[in-house]
Amino acid sequence: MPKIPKTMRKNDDTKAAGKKGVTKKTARKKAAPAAAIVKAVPALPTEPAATAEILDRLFNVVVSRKGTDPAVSHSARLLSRGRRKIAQKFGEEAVECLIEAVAGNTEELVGESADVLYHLIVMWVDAGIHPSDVWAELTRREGTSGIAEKAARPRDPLAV
Ligand SMILES: N=c1c2ncn([C@@H]3O[C@H](COP(=O)(O)OP(=O)(O)OP(=O)(O)O)[C@@H](O)[C@H]3O)c2ncn1[C@@H]1O[C@H](COP(=O)(O)O)[C@@H](O)[C@H]1O
Repeated sequence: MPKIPKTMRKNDDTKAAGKKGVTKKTARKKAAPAAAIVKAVPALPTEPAATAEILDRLFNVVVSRKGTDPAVSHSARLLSRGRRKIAQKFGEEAVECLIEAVAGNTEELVGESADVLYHLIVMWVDAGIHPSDVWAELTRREGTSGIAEKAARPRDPLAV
């Protein structure tokens, strides 16, 4: 068990002893055990947080796989097979995703969504698109309802 510094022990005793009817002796008994004090220190994160920032990290990984050994990297293999194959794989994953959505399979939908995002990123890498281009477009659209956007579109004069 790690040693608790003397000053820390003293402070705990003093705080508890400050309460009415608590002697220094009972306060020492009531003071938090050393293990509890140690546990109260928040642990340093060992893994990155599961947030949308993974998309930027994944993009960088896929970029770094470009031109590497297709036998070792799935991204390298996909990129070496060309745009049509990449687009086809993205389409397949999107269809699998919508099948799970329609079937109401929530857990499977999560997995298929991750497949879609991975294959979309491979498609961006192949097409020379940076995620920040897409984030900028989403930010530009932020706050504008699709209903309002559609209504503001110029009308086709030939439409009946
Ligand atoms: N997120 C993914 C990810 N999602 C799905 N996949 C792979 O995508 C493949 C899809 O399987 P399919 O059988 O549908 O595809 P396929 O083998 O091309 O099949 P064919 O159409 O050719 O028959 C599987 O091998 C999955 O493991 C992924 N492969 C990699 N990543 C990420 O990409 C990073 C880099 O991976 P590598 O490029 O392999 O080093 C990894 O660390 C991961 O973070």
